[in-house]
Amino acid sequence: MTALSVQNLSVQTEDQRALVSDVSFELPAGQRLGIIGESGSGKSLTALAVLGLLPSGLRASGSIRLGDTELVGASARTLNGLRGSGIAAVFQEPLTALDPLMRIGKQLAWPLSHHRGLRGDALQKAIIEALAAVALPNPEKIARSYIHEVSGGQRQRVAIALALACDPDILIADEPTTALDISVQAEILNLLDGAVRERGMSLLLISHDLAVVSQMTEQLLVLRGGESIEQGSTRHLLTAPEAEYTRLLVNTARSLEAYLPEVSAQAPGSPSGHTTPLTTPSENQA
Ligand SMILES: Nc1ncnc2c1ncn2[C@@H]1O[C@H](COP(=O)(O)OP(=O)(O)OP(=O)(O)O)[C@@H](O)[C@H]1O
Repeated sequence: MTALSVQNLSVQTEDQRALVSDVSFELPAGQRLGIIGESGSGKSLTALAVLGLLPSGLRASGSIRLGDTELVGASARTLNGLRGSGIAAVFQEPLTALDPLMRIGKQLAWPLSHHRGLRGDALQKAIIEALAAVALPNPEKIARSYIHEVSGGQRQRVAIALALACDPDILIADEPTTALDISVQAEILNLLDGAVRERGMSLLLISHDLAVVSQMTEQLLVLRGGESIEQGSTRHLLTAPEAEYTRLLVNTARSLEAYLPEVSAQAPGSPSGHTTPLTTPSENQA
């Protein structure tokens, strides 16, 4: 079953400039699709179009179907109903989704009460469970905190808890680890990986980092200049890319991976370089 079907999606400015052109992809239920491409290639606009959150002045055309519902041209009411339980998102900068003036527990209370009808003690319990589910230490204390009182990695965990609060069918993660320290990146990817697997969600993961998408996704879509360059299984694109641009991305990522140990070897006593190897989920499990 297809969870999300995007056909001939284009995003244009008011003066008809195409920022995304004729992009199509399908995300089967329970599967993971990565969107990769250089800065400005249209990754975020594609995600925002799917979420119905394009900035004012930009217009989507084509078709975006979430199950049986067409999202292009859908009413604000339809889109609001789908956001949260149908589709939820985590962005690069957790503060995008979080309110600096509201305690973390209160921010979680809204989706939990609105979508799941929880009140009173059941709501309090669900808030603590939602924070514990993203491995936040001392969730009771975190619930009472404001967002500036927790670390960057913890903020992203809170943003993930917020996105997961309504058990969405599809999670869109747009550069979820790009703003984080390298040591925290792997923890957040592990958290997303576990959450997607345990809940049977579909994942649309957007990143400029081929190592990140390749270890998290089964299918890849390569964008450049707002156009689809190539798509297929992650394994196939890593081992036998057909488009010259995909080959360039893969070769660059592989040469960086090969270069890091050399740098470490040349600088004895320096901490060993951390790198995410270019593997696919099935290779990780092997
Ligand atoms: N509100 C806007 N108005 C006009 N152009 C925009 C707007 N938002 C984005 N763009 C342009 O659309 C193109 C695609 O942007 P998008 O943010 O989707 O790229 P991206 O692949 O996500 O890049 P990055 O990795 O840097 O976030 C870019 O050229 C960008 O400058």
